[in-house]
Amino acid sequence: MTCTVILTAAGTGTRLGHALPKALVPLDGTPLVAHAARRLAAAPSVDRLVVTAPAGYVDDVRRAVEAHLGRDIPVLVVPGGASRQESVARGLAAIDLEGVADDEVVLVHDAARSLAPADLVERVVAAVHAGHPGVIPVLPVTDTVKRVGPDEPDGAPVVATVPRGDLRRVQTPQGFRRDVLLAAHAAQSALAGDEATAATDDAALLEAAGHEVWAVAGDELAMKITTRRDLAVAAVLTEEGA
Ligand SMILES: Nc1ccn([C@@H]2O[C@H](COP(=O)(O)OP(=O)(O)OP(=O)(O)O)[C@@H](O)[C@H]2O)c(=O)n1
Ligand SMILES: C[C@](O)(CO)[C@H](O)COP(=O)(O)O
Repeated sequence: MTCTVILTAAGTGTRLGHALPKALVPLDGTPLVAHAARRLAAAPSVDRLVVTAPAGYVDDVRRAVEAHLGRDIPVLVVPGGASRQESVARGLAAIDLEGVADDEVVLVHDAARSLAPADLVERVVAAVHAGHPGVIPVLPVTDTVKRVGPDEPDGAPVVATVPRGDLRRVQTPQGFRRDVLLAAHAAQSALAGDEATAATDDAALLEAAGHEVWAVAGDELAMKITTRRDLAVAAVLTEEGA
């Protein structure tokens, strides 16, 4: 059964504040997108990659990924969209459907989660194969969580404490039946043109369409590299062998 990964790498990385788009920022001498792609290719279930790149960087991203892949699988690089949701939709549209059944697995993974390990990928794929149309990796919330009112100059009023027992932090790769993911994206495409209205993950689109989404154990190594501090943490993790 084919497993295609849409690797989202078209973001600018504003919060990281590097001169290069985030996907091309080096970590231990290797671009972040190449770290992510190499770990995906190390998962035996993964058959091919569709990577979304920032406009103007398609060739750079292709070269970076191909130089570090470690296993000979097809790689297609396409320009991303205005939001992560739109980038995923473009990746989905680019999947070569020859010989691909509707119930084949599509994973969606952030290049920004550059150190997500192969065994996490396999856990998500296995849950889709077990019959779940949408699967997400999650971790528990360890801080106390509160809802606050509108920001004021010197802070914000606390409105409520949110029970955290059933809250989870959501990671990628997220796994889906291809037909279900395609229909969920099509149903919400009107929101994709602006990051402010777009879904923040793909599972939310399935939820909106009434599908059950299944949560499996995540992995701290799949942390999202958003800020310079995250990049420094990732550098320590790679030094430690991640
Ligand atoms: N239009 C977009 C926006 C984001 N992404 C990808 O979605 C993932 C999660 O996005 P995030 O970590 O927020 O990256 P950026 O959007 O680049 O970060 P920032 O918001 O700081 O600019 C990243 O791998 C990013 O490349 C994408 O493919 N297309
Ligand atoms: C998809 C995601 O990584 C799940 O936690 C996250 O929602 C991406 O958010 P971002 O604001 O696009 O970084």
